[in-house]
Amino acid sequence: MAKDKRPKQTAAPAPAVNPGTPDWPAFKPPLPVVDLEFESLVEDKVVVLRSFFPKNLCRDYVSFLKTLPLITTPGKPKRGDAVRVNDRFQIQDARFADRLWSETGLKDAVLHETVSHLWGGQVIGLNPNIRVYRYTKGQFFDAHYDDSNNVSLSTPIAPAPTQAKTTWTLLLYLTSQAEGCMGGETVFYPHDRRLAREEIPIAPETGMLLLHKHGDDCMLHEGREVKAGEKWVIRTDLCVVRK
Ligand SMILES: O=C(O)CCC(=O)C(=O)O
Ligand SMILES: [Fe+2]
Repeated sequence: MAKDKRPKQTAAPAPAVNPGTPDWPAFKPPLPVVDLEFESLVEDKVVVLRSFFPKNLCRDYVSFLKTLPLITTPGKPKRGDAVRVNDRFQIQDARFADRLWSETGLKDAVLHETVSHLWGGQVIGLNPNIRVYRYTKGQFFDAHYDDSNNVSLSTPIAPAPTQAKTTWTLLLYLTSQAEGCMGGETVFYPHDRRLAREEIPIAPETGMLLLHKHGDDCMLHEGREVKAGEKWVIRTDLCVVRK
């Protein structure tokens, strides 16, 4: 058979970094800096890792995040959406999601046998949809539920996209009272009503990572008004294989 002399059709290599992708600071010092063991705040619904980011890394991140083009949300939400008044930056960044997952100790902590039953399936990484929030004085996120979303995940280890869904919200607090941020608690309402006597307020702690269950089992929650200073949060989600 005659050899095909036509040049091979080779696809242009995908850009290593999408245009507009932030040049996120390195995780310095190398993470983790503490033993990462989840502490349960609400049984099977809310867990935290304190000091997930050390303070100086939070400071480096906040300085960097300030340079991003944050957009202040319009006051009037789309129908069905919660009122959210904050400054926000959003990017699809699979590489950063993967760094946060596998270069910080988070992956090992999440997959540890003591907690692996919580996540609603086999966790394969974090949602590439990365959101950065800054709340200044007077800003807040009104009470709402977080939805589960379908995502297609490719990781350096499994480059073929895997169909996944989000099951838990991840919030990483970069500031707290220690930096002059007053208020801004994330408040959970376990009985679907906003009663003061039932509320579970969680004050931001610099470097604390919080995970809460979302989708059908999501608790009603809000980001309470910031009274002074700035609350900075990075938000993504845990993703499990979709069956
Ligand atoms: O900022 C907070 O404390 C809550 C954020 C939140 O509820 C969300 O991102 O869905
Ligand atoms: Fe939420």
